[in-house]
Amino acid sequence: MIELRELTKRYGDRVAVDGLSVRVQPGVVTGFLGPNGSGKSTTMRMILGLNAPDHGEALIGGVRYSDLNRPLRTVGALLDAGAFHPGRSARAHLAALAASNDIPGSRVEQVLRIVGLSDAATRRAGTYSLGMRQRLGVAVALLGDPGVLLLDEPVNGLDPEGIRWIRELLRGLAAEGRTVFVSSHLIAEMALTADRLVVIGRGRLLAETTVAELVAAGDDSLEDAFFRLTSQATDYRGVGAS
Ligand SMILES: Nc1ncnc2c1ncn2[C@@H]1O[C@H](COP(=O)(O)OP(=O)(O)OP(=O)(O)O)[C@@H](O)[C@H]1O
Repeated sequence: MIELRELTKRYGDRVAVDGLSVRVQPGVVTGFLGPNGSGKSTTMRMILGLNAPDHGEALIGGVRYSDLNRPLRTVGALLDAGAFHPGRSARAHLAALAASNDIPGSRVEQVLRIVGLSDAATRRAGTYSLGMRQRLGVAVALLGDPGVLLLDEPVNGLDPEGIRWIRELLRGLAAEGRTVFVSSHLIAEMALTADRLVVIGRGRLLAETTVAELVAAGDDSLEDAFFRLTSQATDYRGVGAS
């Protein structure tokens, strides 16, 4: 489980994340929705100890990321699909990570198979398409067989096959009892992928509910529900969008 307690982050006089308290449960896919700049990435970075909160805390299984013994074995993350050494092969990249995290080398071949990169494993990551880089990022997240997965916009730039692949993978990982927390701009995609939703606007919690309950609240679609919830929480919406 991921637990956020009054999580708060300021950049100068702008509050990026504002007293966010949420529990993300295991066994289901939880979608993390919010307009651009609402604080999703900042929240994920704080969960992963990459940004320090100004107030509150983020706990993974009751423990802060910085206090985890073997972080890759507890939580896997996909934040930036481009972040690989372009001259290294996928296999070399995964093998180096496994070695430095006490993960058996045999796990490298397993995750390559799971993400469908076995045949391309010796190619330099710099030659990979966006979809292949995304798959390599997922392989890194799965390397330690973690019980908690955090993915920031995993379907960005993917083709329909890649989107379906991510959707089925995430649902399968949740069905195994893992905690899966995934941010996205694609509301229709979240309707297909997520069981629960956390919606934020200007860093604040707007809704924490199931997809079914949110749509049942009198809206025609999840998209309508999203616009209703976030209508007061963006700085930039034009007249045609709500
Ligand atoms: N390093 C930083 N320095 C200053 N301001 C920042 C920094 N990182 C984020 N912000 C600001 O914090 C707010 C939240 O940004 P964040 O990237 O977390 O939102 P987001 O919901 O992930 O947005 P998007 O959907 O566009 O990716 C924004 O106003 C952003 O400009």
